Amino acid sequence: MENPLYHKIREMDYEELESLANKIRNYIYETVTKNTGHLASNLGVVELTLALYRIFDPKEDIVIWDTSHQAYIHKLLTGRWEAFKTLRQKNGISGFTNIFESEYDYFGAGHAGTSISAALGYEIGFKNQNIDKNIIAIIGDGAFTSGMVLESLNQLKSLHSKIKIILVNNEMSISENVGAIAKILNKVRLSNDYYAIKEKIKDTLESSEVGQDIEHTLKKIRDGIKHTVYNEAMSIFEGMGIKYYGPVDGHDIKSLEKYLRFIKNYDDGPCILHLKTIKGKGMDFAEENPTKYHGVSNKKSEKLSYSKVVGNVLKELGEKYNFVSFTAAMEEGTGLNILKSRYPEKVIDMGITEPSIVTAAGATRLAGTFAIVDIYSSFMQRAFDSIIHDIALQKIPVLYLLDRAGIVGEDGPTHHGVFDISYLRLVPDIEILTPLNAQDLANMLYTVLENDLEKPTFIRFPRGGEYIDIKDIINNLELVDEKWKVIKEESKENIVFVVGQLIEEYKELWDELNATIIGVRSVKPIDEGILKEYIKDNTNIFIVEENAIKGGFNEEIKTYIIKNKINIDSLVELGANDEFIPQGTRKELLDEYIVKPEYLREKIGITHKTK
Ligand SMILES: Cc1ncc(C[n+]2csc(CCOP(=O)(O)OP(=O)(O)O)c2C)c(N)n1
Ligand SMILES: CC(=O)[C@@H](O)[C@H](O)COP(=O)(O)O
Ligand SMILES: [Mg+2]
Repeated sequence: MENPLYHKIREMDYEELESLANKIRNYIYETVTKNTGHLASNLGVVELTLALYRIFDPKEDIVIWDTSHQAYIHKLLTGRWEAFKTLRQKNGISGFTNIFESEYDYFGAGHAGTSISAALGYEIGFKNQNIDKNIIAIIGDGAFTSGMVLESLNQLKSLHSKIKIILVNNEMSISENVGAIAKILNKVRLSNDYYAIKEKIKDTLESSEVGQDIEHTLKKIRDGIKHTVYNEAMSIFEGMGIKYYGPVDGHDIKSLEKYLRFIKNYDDGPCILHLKTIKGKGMDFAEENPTKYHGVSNKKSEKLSYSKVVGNVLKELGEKYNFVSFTAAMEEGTGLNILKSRYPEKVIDMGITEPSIVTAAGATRLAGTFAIVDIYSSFMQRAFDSIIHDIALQKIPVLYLLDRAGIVGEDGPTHHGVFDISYLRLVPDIEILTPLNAQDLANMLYTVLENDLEKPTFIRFPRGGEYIDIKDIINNLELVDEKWKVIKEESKENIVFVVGQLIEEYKELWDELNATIIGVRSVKPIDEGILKEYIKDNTNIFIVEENAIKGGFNEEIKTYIIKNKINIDSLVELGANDEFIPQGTRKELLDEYIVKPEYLREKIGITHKTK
C-alpha cells in the first residue's frame, strides 16, 4: 500500500490545503465520470475530511462513515490514491468503506443509518478491555432519518457513551430531505453559533480590566443571547444528554479544526458537531443539481429503465385508480418522481425508514386506500419483520415493488438484491411475481390495479431496461394472468426454467440453446400445470435465477421432483452461490456468477438453426 497522504496534510498551510482540495475534487470527478460513482456527496465533505485527519488520526481513532458513499476522500488520504483509479470496477476499490479493503475502514457500509450503532458497539467492545479511544461517527442528514439512528441515539447517555457524532447537514438526502428533524436541522442558521458568541464574550471579559467585576451582569447578557441563538437542534440533542456544538460552516477548514478540537477534548459524554455543507460543493453543475449528481453513471443508455416504466405506467393509470405510493428517499431511483410530476399527492417520501414504510402501507390499505411501496430489493432486507408480522400475518393486500432485484453492478455486494426470493418464499400467504420484460411489468401493474390483490404481492425486477418506447408499452397494456410462459419448445430432454427478466436480458442465448425455455413470471405461486407437462423422467433440468441458489426458486422445482418421484437425468441450478457477489458491471457479473452462457452452451448444445 502507498504511503498515506494524511501524514502530509498536517504539515500543509491553508493555501496548500485549498489547492489539495481542488486537486481532490478534480480527481474524484474524473474517476466517477469514467467508472461511475457518487459525486455530489463527496464534493461536500472534502474540507471536512482534510480537517478531520489533521485533528484526529485515522489509524488510532475509529472513524465510521455512515452509508460511506461519501468516503472517497477518506480513501484518498489513507493510502488509496493510486488504487482509486479502479473505483467500483471489478477487483477494484469499493465505492464504500470495506473492512477487507483497508485497515483504515473500521466499519463497512452501503446501507444508511448504521454508523452510530457501530460506533457505540466499538466503544462497548473497547471499554470491556479498558481501551480508551476516540470514536467518531460521520453521518449525513438523509441517513439521520433512519430508524436505527434514533434507536442508537436513545442509548448513548444511559450507556455513558463518549462517542462523537459529526452530522453533515446539506439539506439533501438523494432528493430534498424530509421529516421534522430535517426541518429543525435546516432551520438552524450558521449565525446561531452559540459557542462562538459565548467564546467571544469570554475573551472580551478576560481581556477587560473590569471584566472580573461585571462578570455576573454579563452572564445574564450571555444567557439572554443563549435564548436568542439557542436552536431547536441543540435542544433536541442536549435534551438527550448529547452535547451539541455548532452549527459550523463545513467548508471552512479553520472553523472545522477549531470545532473538531472541541469535540476531541470533550470528555463528559456523547457529543454531536452539526455542520452545514453544500452538496456538490466546488462544482457549479453539481451544486445546482445535487440530486442528478448524487450518483454519476457514465453509460449514456438509450434504454428505458424498469424504474421509469413503473413511474410512467403509474402516472398513466393515476387518473383511473385511487392509490398512494411510498418511497424510502428514493423518488428518482424508483421512478416515482415521474408519477409525482402529475400526482404529487400520490407519492409519499418517508425518508430512509423501510420497515416503517412497509408497516404504514399495510395500515393505509386497512384504511381503504390501495397502497404501493417501491423499495430497492437490498434495502427491503431491513423490513423483513414488518413483512411477516405486520403484513403477511394480517393478510393485507399491499403491492410491494422490489426495484434493483438481482445484480446491480458497480455498487457491489451491499446493494445486490439477490436474497429477496429466498427471504420471501418462506413467508406464507404472499405472492412473488417476476415479470419477464418491460411490457410484462407494465401489464402486471395494470392487472393488480384493475383486479385488486388478494394477498400481499411482491413484484421484483432488476436494474436495467430495454430499448422500447414508453408510448408503445402504454398502448399495449393488457390484463395478464398466466403464471409461467413457454418461450420456445425445442427439446423434450432439456428444460430450462428462467426466472423473470433474465428471459429478456439473455434472449439471444435462449434462442440459441437446444432446449425448451420456460419463463417464470411467478415464483409464488408456481405453475403446477407446466411442471406436470415438462418435468418428466429422463429430462435434464436447468434453473436460472438472479437470486441466491439457497432458498431460491430452484427449490420449488426440486421439491416437486422429489415429491413426485420423477426420475430426471440431471439438474443444474444457476444463481448466486453461497458467497457474496463482488462489484463489476451488471453484464460481467451476470455472465460470470449467474447465467454462465458458455457453460450452458456446452452443457445443452445449440440448435440446428444456430449451427
Ligand atoms: C437503507 C438505505 N436506504 C436507502 C439508501 C439509498 N441512499 C443512499 S445515500 C442516500 C441519501 C443519503 O443522504 P445523506 O446521508 O444526507 O448523505 P449526502 O449524500 O447528502 O451527503 C440514500 C437515500 C441506502 N443507502 N440505504
Ligand atoms: C449509496 C446508495 O445507496 C445509492 O446512492 C445507490 O448507489 C443508488 O444506486 P442506483 O444508481 O441504482 O440508484
Ligand atoms: Mg445530506
